Amino acid sequence: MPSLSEAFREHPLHLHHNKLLDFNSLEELPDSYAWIQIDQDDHTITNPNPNYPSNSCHGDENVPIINLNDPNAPKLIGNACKTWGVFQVVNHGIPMSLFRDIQQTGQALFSCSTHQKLKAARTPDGVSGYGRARISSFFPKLMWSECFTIVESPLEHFIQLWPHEYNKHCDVVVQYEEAMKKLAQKLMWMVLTSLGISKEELKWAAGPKGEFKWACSALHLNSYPSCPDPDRAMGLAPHTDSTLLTILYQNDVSGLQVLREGVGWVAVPPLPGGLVINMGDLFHILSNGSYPSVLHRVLVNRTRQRFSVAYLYGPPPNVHIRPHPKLIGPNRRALYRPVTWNEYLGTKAKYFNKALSSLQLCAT
Ligand SMILES: C=C1C[C@]23C[C@@]1(O)CC[C@H]2[C@@]12CCC[C@@](C)(C(=O)O1)[C@H]2[C@@H]3C(=O)O
Ligand SMILES: O=C(O)CCC(=O)C(=O)O
Ligand SMILES: [Fe+2]
Repeated sequence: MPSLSEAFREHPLHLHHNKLLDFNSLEELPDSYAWIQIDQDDHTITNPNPNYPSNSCHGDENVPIINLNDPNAPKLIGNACKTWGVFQVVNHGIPMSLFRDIQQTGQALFSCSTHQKLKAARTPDGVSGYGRARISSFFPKLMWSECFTIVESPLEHFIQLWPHEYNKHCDVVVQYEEAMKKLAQKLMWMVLTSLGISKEELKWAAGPKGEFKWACSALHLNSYPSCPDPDRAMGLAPHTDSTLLTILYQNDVSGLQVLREGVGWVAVPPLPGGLVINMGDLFHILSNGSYPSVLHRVLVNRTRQRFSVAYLYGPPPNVHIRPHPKLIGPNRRALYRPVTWNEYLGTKAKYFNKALSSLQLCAT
C-alpha cells in the first residue's frame, strides 16, 4: 500500500535538529528566536521578519462551536466551513480519558533530555520523528516549539525513547488514532453532505460502507514551552494544513489563532472536552474553493507550557484529488488541477504557502 513516507524523499529538509535548544534552561530569548527585535539604543521595536503579521488579535467574532448531536449539525458545519474554515465540536463521543492519556505520552516525550529526544529525530527526507516543524526552513527566525510526527507506527522511535515501556505509549497512540479516524469519517460525510455530495459520488472514498477505507493520516504532537519573552517569539508560524481536514486537541493553554478575512487574527480558546476542526488545502481543492483552508498560527506564553495534538487526515496518498464535478458548471469552472496528497506535500515542501495557488488553473 502506498504510504506518506514517500512524500519528502525528493524534498529533503535539513533543519539542524542537532542544534535544538533545551528551552527550559533559557532565561532570555536568543536572537535566533526573536521574531520582533528591540533596538538597544532608542528602545524602538523593529520587525526583521517580513513574514511576521501583526500581533493584534480581535475578540468580537468567535469561531463557531457545534454540538455534533444537533440534528442541524451538517448545515451548521457547512456554514462554518464556508465562512470560517474552522469550528470547534462538542459531544463528539471521545472520552476525556483518551485526551489525558495522549497528553501523558506527549509529556513523557517532550520532557526527555535533548540527547534522548534526538535519538528519535526525524531524518531530512523522513516524515516521522522528533524535531522542529517542517515549515521552519521558510522563515529567517526559529519557532518556540518542538514536535513529534507519527505516520503509521511510532514503534521504531518509541523503542529509542523508552526501551522498557514503549508498549504502553504505542497503545495510547493506536487508541487515539482509532478514535480520531472514526470522528474524521463522520465529519467528512457531514461536510460532504453539506455540499450536496453523497457517498456514491466520491468513488475513492467509498469502501463497502462508504468508510474512507484507504484514507491516510498523521499524528502531530506539538509542545510550546513557556517562553521568557512571549511578545517577541512565535510558537508556530502562519500556515494552512495540507490535509482534507485536521482535528486538533489543545490543552487548557491558549495560543491558537486563525486569520479571518477583513477582521484579522482571532483566538480559538481551549474548550474543555472540545476539538478544533480546520479545513485543509486538499478539501479546498475538492470543494473548488467553496470551503477554503484556513491560515492559523500559535503564539506562546510566559508561564505555561502549551500542548496540542493534530490529527492530519487526508486521502489515500496516491489518489488524485480534484474539484468535485458537482461543484463545476457553466458558471463555475474547475479552479485547481488534480493532485495527489504525496505530490502536494512535495509541492508544499517547495513552495510552502504558495503551494495551493501553484495548482490554480488559468482562465481560458
Ligand atoms: C502529513 C503531514 C502534514 C504536515 C507535514 C506532515 O508530513 C506531518 C506534519 C504536518 C505539519 C504539522 C505542522 C504544520 C505543517 C505545515 C508542518 O510543517 O508539519 C503540517 C504539514 C502540512 O499540513 O503540510
Ligand atoms: O498547536 C496548535 O494549536 C496548532 C498546531 C498546528 O497547527 C498543526 O500541528 O498543524
Ligand atoms: Fe496546522
